[in-house]
Amino acid sequence: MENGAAQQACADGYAAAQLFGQGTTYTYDDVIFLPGHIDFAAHDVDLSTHLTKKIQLAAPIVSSPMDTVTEAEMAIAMATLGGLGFLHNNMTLGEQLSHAQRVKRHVPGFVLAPVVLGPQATVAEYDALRAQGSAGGVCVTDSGGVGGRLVGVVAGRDVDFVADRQGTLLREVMTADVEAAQEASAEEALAQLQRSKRKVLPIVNAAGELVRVATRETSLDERRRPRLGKPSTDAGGRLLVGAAVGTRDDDRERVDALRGAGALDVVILDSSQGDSVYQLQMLALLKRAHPDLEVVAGNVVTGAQAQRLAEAGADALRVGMGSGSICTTQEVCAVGRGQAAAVFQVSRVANGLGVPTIADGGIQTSGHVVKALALGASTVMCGSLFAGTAEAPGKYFEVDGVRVKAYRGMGSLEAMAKGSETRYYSDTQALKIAQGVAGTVRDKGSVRRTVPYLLQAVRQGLQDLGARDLPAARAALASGAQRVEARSSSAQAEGNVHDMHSFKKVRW
Ligand SMILES: NC(=O)C1=CN([C@@H]2O[C@H](COP(=O)(O)OP(=O)(O)OC[C@H]3O[C@@H](n4cnc5c(N)ncnc54)[C@H](O)[C@@H]3O)[C@@H](O)[C@H]2O)C=CC1
Ligand SMILES: O=c1[nH]c(=O)c2[nH+]cn([C@@H]3O[C@H](COP(=O)(O)O)[C@@H](O)[C@H]3O)c2[nH]1
Ligand SMILES: [K+]
Repeated sequence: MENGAAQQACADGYAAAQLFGQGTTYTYDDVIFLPGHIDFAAHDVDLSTHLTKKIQLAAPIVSSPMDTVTEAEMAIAMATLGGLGFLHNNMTLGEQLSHAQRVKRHVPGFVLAPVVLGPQATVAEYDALRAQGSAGGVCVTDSGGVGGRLVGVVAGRDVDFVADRQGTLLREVMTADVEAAQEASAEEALAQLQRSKRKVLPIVNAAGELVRVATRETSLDERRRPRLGKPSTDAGGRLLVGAAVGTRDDDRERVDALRGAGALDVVILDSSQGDSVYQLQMLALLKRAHPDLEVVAGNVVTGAQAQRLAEAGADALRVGMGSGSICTTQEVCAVGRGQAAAVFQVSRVANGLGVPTIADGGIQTSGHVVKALALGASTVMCGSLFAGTAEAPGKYFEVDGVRVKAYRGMGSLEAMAKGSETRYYSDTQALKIAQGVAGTVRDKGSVRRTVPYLLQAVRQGLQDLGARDLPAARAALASGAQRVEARSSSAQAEGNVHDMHSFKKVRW
């Protein structure tokens, strides 16, 4: 028998279209993929993808526009890792703009938010910074901030023996003869720090003004970081940044302002139900006003919703209704879909129209990422996976001895109270209905550590499927060559750890 015919005779399992066409809605955990043939190494799997029609990413992962997930620091980390962060919009336009500009100004390998003081600051002020853990070597500029003329650097040894901490000014103790570099790259900065054996290297422009700061710590950190592929950057080499907006009149002004400042590459029309006249109108207006801006519409979970928004010009579709860890939409509104079914059905239609999809919500493991991508999504969007990381907004605190950060739905009463109530609380609507919960998640460390491991696990999953890259996975799905099955509840139990007296799940 020929190879193809032999394969056909042995084929079992179902094509995805068969499985998802039977009247049951399926979540990621409800389905399992049958393995394919491997003729390449896991590290050869190429995860590069399209976020939107025009934007390509090296890593198929983005952070959710939620006020406990994505502000500047997360967006910087995600873009540096080859993904992208979407700034939330539960803040004023001025705040959102300032976060977007911070992302655009950041150069990977340098200090995220350098601590800078003025020459008139006291040693006591320096001490206060050191107590917060943020000082080592502090740059001193005439303005007391980045952009001012560099006049000195203060380190521990300059102030260790100062008795009058309140009365001594930094200009009296700082090292004024500073070794600085002019517009150095991250590699050049590291080399210079190595040569000089110093801890801090200020980077200045031709006028001697402080532009950014390299430290031994951040430079080494950058070098130790596993290489994932290239950071996500625009034509000018600046990190890519996205932002969420609503569909009200003032949201158009938000987009105009962000775009006008050159601080917006892609915008998400943020809604639980994107198949509305509001989104169609907003899409049309934005496409007319900013033809080069990539616009993500959604959320959607059906082929019909996808078709309407794709035909209206959406550059990508965000998929998911009620699947998020903090979502109560399905419970409150009785509308939504199992996330595996939603990703498959929306991607089938959207991909056919040349529109990439973003699988949003419900991602708990690397296996869920593999499933989302193998079901046709081009990227995954994560909230809970990234909440509780060092880069997420908010401070850590302790609950029953566990270090946690807050994580909440954007439709929770708490988040609405902060400012998003206009979306739920239109003029005629007097009652607020929560569609999400507020709570905490454990400290998860840095996304800079989590994401590389997560993506390596995804590469291994795609290798098991026999898919060298995402287009190959999508082609196998569309042709029916990729076989899939539903898991009974005992199959799910069997697929998890069982019959152990005790164990610790260490993922990486
Ligand atoms: N993915 C999901 O399953 C869910 C996500 N969420 C998140 O919660 C947040 C809020 O979501 P939504 O409540 O769906 O926000 P939304 O802004 O789309 O809708 C809020 C209310 O305002 C109405 N509305 C929107 N634009 C309007 C306009 N121009 N004129 C008049 N009325 C208008 C909508 O029809 C709706 O009743 C988002 O961050 C969303 O991502 C909330 C629930 C579910
Ligand atoms: O029903 C909801 N009520 C909410 O208050 C809410 N807030 C966010 N989201 C959606 O959940 C996604 C994040 O989900 P995960 O934590 O599972 O990654 C996000 O990306 C959103 O799509 C909400 N859904
Ligand atoms: K849920």
